[in-house]
Amino acid sequence: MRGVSPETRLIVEAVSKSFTNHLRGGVHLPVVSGVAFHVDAGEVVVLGGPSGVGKSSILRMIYGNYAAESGRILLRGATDTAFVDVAPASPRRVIALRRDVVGYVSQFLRAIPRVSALDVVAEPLLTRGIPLAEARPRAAALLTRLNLPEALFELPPATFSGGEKQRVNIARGFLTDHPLLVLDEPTASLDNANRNVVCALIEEKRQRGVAILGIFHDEEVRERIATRIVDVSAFSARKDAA
Ligand SMILES: Nc1ncnc2c1ncn2[C@@H]1O[C@H](COP(=O)(O)OP(=O)(O)OP(=O)(O)O)[C@@H](O)[C@H]1O
Repeated sequence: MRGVSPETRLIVEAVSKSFTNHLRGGVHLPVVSGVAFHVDAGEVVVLGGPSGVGKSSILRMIYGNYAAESGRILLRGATDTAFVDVAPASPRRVIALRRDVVGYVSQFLRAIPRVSALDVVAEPLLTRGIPLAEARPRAAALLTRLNLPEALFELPPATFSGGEKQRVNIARGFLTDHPLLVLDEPTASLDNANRNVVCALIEEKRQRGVAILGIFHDEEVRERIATRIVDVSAFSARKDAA
């Protein structure tokens, strides 16, 4: 392992991933191999490279949604001395890491039937023991900052527009104080004004020492927020497979 700084929150080492489609006669699809990079506190590292190269798959492995085939994915909270490897972690360990270390804003909101937008956003605070009377106003303040009309707060997001759902998703991911935040195209379905709000929220997190890793297709956003770009093409397994 390279010389590790106390600021390092994520180390990805020699990670590879391929998919096997069992419904299509076991077709084997290599995606990435030898992925290696790190993210420190106060950095915004952006994954670059063409569509389909494996950017989202890398984020999903870090969040424990996809299993890594080989290599190590080491996470560490701000006050931890030891890293935890997500790759072989048990589901219980992964749940603890998601609560304490790594937050994730996915491309799409997973709407929960009958739960209001405000409660969807407040829920991660409740699971951290913050009382409802404090969690709901904090959720409302962030939704207001993201320009979600107050009339929508008490409605379930299932029928919201794409951009409205995405803002609920962003508020949910940004309300907590995870030391590492993983963002999968959070600005994709937003208008200019809301894109600016999200860039400001990212910058505030970075200044508070959060380590941020994300995918941003919008070049303007990328230039504004990235402190470093990691080109995933360098780890593409496709050229090896050809
Ligand atoms: N669950 C899955 N099952 C099978 N193949 C998958 C799965 N997830 C991703 N893939 C494949 O892995 C490759 C990489 O996908 P991924 O979504 O990681 O790319 P990406 O770089 O994020 O693309 P984009 O920029 O278009 O979002 C693609 O060829 C995709 O079809």
